[in-house]
Amino acid sequence: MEEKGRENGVAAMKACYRRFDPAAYLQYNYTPPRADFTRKDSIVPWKLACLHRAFTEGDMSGELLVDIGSGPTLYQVMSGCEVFSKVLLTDFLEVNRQELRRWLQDEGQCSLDWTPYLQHVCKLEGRRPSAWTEKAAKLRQVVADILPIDVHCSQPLAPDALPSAGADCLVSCFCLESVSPDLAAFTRALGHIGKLLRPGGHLMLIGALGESYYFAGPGVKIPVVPLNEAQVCTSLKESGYTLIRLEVYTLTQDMRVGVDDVTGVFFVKAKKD
Ligand SMILES: Nc1ncnc2c1ncn2[C@@H]1O[C@@H](CSCCNC[C@@H]2Cc3ccc([N+](=O)[O-])cc3CN2)[C@@H](O)[C@H]1O
Repeated sequence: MEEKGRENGVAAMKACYRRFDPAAYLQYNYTPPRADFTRKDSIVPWKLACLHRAFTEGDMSGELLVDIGSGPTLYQVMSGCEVFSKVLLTDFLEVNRQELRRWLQDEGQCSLDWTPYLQHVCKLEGRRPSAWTEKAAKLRQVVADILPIDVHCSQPLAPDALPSAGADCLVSCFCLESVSPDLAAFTRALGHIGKLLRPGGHLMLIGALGESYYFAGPGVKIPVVPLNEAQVCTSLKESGYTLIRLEVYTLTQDMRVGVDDVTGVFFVKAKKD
């Protein structure tokens, strides 16, 4: 009976994602005020600073970085692309993989202009903002593929997607808690993606705290399992990770723009045991 319940919960969640609208989602979360590069307290600059520090503090090794549940966004690999020689993007939906492909193949008609993001990360790296064109070229050079993924499968990627040793680093942003019907499913998914990572490899995990729903388009309301910091730490430990650092951003009133009920954002850097 329990197994049937799990399958129903995951199937219901997958049905929600059939109406996911990448352009609306990007508009809701990746434009001002949540992505305002003129403000120190905006969420996206905070996320980019966490990722920049985590990728450049000298403990990274290896070649392969895999982004789990990329969605239609690229910001999460803009620091990692300077550290790893090969990056794989992944998502459950073809519409998101198409959005990523359009930018990577420089075909135009992208739903969001990533230039301010590239310029901001260049600034974090001590480079002049005009180096964003080199960073864009670097990103296009290191991204080797954009693969389908399902974190509810014990083997989330196709069998031959990764080398047998696994990835050297994983990054995943706002995915697991938004695709899991409950905390147990979130923890299981964390375990599934952990199997893609070599022992000693790092996981960078960004996610929502206290979020019970978000809009992925007009009238497209998707349920989210509300997490607190303690649950995130317990799930990491149960899934075979050692926590290196947890940072939390608490949303100010003006960052609450009606597209979700998220109260905070966590950043985790962890290592696979
Ligand atoms: N089974 C699956 N396996 C893997 N990926 C899957 C699966 N199902 C769906 N997906 C894939 O995962 C999805 C990832 S986007 C999930 C959105 N998360 C919630 C949203 C994000 C957000 C962003 C920014 C801020 N902020 O404060 O700045 C707050 C928030 C909170 N609201 C989507 O790409 C889907 O395509």
